[in-house]
Amino acid sequence: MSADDALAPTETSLARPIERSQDGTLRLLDQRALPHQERWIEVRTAEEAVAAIRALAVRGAPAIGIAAAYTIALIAEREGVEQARSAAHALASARPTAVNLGWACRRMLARLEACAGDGQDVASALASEADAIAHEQHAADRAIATAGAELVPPGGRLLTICNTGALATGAEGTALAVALEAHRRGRLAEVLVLETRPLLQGARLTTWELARAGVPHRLLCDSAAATACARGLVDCVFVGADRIARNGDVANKIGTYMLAVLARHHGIPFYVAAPLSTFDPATPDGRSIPIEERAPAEVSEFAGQAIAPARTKVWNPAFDITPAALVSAIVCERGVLRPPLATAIARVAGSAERSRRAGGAA
Ligand SMILES: CSC[C@@H](O)[C@@H](O)C(=O)COP(=O)(O)O
Repeated sequence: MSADDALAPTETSLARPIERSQDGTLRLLDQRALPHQERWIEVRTAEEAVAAIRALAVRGAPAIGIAAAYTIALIAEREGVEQARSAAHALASARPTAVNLGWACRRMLARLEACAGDGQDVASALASEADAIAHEQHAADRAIATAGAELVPPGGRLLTICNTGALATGAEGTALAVALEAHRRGRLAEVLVLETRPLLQGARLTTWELARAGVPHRLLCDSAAATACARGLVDCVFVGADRIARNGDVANKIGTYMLAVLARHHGIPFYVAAPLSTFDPATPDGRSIPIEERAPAEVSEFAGQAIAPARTKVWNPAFDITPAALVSAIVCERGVLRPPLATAIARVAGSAERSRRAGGAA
């Protein structure tokens, strides 16, 4: 068995949202069409990749970083070094909150500059770098699943929001990989899936992944979360992250903060599962994390139909900040980080910072 085989997901039920075709084109499973249609889109240019990331055809913090990395490699192969350099800059700012995107682009740029300076074959070096980022995500997801499953009490009911599965990382997932692993070990009773307004990543994607994996689950509207906690239906909350600041504040899908407050009120552990590429030691706290605000129509319309009077003003932040004080633990590939989170993060962030420095500045 090769090293790659050892890292590959063993479950054939796992979705593979990012593929490269023989001609080098990047293929993305269009997550906007799920669960009704498994439709693929082809990406040939940086503009197409930026548009796919912004439209959430590919989404989830690690997955958009990997899609960007493969796009940069593709552009280097097809259009040359200068175009790959400008693609990296354009892709880095396609969405602002998930730090994995900028991290992956900086890492690709650093490899590009190092190879260009040495007169090496930049295109093949960038293809290997993109593969390395994807393979590291497999290893991180496996480690997170293993460590996180231990936190699920036997017979546990796990509440989650958004989609943090294979679709969101290109590997096994983070919080959802914990649920899958707990199920494999026979210690999970069910997953309670929040629908995740307004784009329904929970209702459309997480249920789709859990059904494929044969994991028992029920779908709840977001506003049922408090009642689920009050009725004793939730033993632990597991969520993903788009960025974790130096002090342990966590940016994740809008609605996550609400769950952390609920969990604290009801004495339920609130866990965040994320790879080190989601840690941002350069950002001191949650107030410094840029929060993406998306189109009003995502809230004022449903499936293309207006649900609010014309000209209703809308506020549509895509993410929120959960203060570190509400987080019971963060599960990463280095294990379970317990409070005080700032201290625990400083301990593991050395390695995150080293790989970040290896990535240079975009
Ligand atoms: C492992 S994915 C972690 C996060 O990226 C996820 O929880 C999330 O908030 C995704 O938001 P999205 O807007 O769907 O990209």
